[in-house]
Amino acid sequence: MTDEAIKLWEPSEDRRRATQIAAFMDAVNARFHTEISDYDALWRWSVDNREDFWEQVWDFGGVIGDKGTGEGGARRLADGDAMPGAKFFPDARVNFAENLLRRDGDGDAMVFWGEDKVKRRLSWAEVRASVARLAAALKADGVGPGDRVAAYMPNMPETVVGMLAATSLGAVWSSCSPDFGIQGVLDRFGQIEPTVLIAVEGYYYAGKSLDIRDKVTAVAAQLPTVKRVVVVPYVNEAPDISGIEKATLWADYLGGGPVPDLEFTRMPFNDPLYIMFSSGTTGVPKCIVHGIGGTLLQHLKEHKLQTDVRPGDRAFYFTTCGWMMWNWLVSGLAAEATLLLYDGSPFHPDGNILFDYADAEGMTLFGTSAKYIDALNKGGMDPKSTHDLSTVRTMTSTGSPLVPEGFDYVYEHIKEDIQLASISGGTDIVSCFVLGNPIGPVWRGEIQKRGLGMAVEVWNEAGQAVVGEKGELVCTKAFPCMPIYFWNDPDGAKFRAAYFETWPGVWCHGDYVELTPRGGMVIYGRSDAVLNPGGVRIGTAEIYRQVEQLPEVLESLVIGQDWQGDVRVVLFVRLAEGVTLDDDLVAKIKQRIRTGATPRHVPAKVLAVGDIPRTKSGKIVELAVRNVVHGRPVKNVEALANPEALDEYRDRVELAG
Ligand SMILES: CC(=O)CC(=O)O
Repeated sequence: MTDEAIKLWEPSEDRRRATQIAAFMDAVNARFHTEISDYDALWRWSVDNREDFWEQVWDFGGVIGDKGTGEGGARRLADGDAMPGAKFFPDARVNFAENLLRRDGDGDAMVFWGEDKVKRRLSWAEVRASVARLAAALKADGVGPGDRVAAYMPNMPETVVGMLAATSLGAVWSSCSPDFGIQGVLDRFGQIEPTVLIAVEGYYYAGKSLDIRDKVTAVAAQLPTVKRVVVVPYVNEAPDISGIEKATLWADYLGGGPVPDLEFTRMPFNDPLYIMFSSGTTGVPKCIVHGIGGTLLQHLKEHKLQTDVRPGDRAFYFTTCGWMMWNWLVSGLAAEATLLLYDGSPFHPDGNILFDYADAEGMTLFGTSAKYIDALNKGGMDPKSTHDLSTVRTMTSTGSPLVPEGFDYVYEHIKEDIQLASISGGTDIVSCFVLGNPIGPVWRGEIQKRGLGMAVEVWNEAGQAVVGEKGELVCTKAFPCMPIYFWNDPDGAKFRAAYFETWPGVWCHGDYVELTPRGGMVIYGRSDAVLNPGGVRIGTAEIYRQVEQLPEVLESLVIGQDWQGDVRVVLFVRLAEGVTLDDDLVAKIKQRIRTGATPRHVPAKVLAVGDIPRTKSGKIVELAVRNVVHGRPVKNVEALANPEALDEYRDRVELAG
């Protein structure tokens, strides 16, 4: 970091004392006779004493289950030095849904807003009853431990109920959002062979209703393992589903009469829970399988200790169920929080809806993306003056690095007294490597801390740990939420190739980052997108950070183009309405980059585009653009939200000379 460290926020002493991480620290000190009094000491203890730490998370998180009784007590970690290969709690048995459904009664378990069209709430008792009914129906259809239940669903209560019902039986859950095309769904679910498919008939986006019955029909017809398609009416109360093979409406499937007993099949801790998919722009998506106990422990830790989600809190994340933040959010039930679900455009109808939701429902955690914060900033929104937001204690941001100016915006225009936690990890670990610390300061432009129990370091090319220098984000010790394996990868070759090829026995995440002297992290972009002009490594976010501060530029994407035996930096910009890319603007962009970064960062070419291609979870796809520019094929365009945007990058005359 070239900037001087600026402290933007710090919790008051009262707030610090009231956090769950403070209570956890007290519990550790009492049990292990330690004298830990700050985050860094707790982190050090957690990575040096992984067995004690993760067992303490189990106990503090009130995990319902059986730790198992190996020789000499419950085994907490077997083959702890093997990565991959280590197994946490190898004899334990747990049920995921049992841990999420620990509450009952009239209080809200979930609130749902489908843009401005639908508002609903479900109590804990209602959710338990629906889960019991659906689980009984799934069981009657033969669904049992290890079987896959797949969902082609919006982020709505029935999706959560579906996951809870499936996992109550020990089945494995996988989901895609309804904006996926037929091929995108088949590329994913075709590999994992689900027994039951749950789907909506339509959904809302940006004020429009979209009918997806044709897509569901085509998907169902091409998934031969699917015995039943359960259709959830969303846009229409009673949709005609006669065209969909093996289809039953949700209410008919759940049935009436007395609610069956809710039963939970306890499964081995390291059995599969979720199958997630890599974004897949480099081939058919990889099917990343996450374990039951590892996901549960990690999410309990991240919610309770790193995000301070408390019983009775009201937790929100802007996500679809095609992104891992959906799985992360839903685990908030285990922390006894109410889930505030939202589906649709975050800007419909007037840009305020998420803040309206926060005020109407007493939101305590406002989870969003850096892109959303940037868009609010560019749009001149000032929620601080239009909304109360007094209940919101924490805001989290992910998806791409949050730039320092994004931090400023949150404190100046959203709320002053808020823990702003930029967080990062991803689908590979269904959680975070680096994230929030509720008892410490927020420094401008920095992710607060490395996650507890995560032996994260930054390594230079020689494999040495460095601080204050850019390098690769690695994790040097096994952790419970590593994937248990990849689907259809019997010898583990794909799994090892994905994370352990650079340094055997060390997880290399593929993020180009810097650990600061304060123990914070700055992310400069994906390692495989690093630009290398003249052999100098430049993270793409270093350029975005500069250029996207200009009011003329809404968004940008940068790549390295192979050129005359070297690499030249090519910057694509999406401009604000009415702005054209003339020589003056190009000069202004270059000047901003030169002064804000270095002359080496200045692009050789700056080109205007109408759109920036992105995945369905909103990540810009630098590698796909790099392939298009070099005339190479782009694999699996189905993973993109706007594949047509790639056309503009093909055969650009400006890049031929
Ligand atoms: C936590 C994350 O890292 C989420 C993401 O960006 O995919």
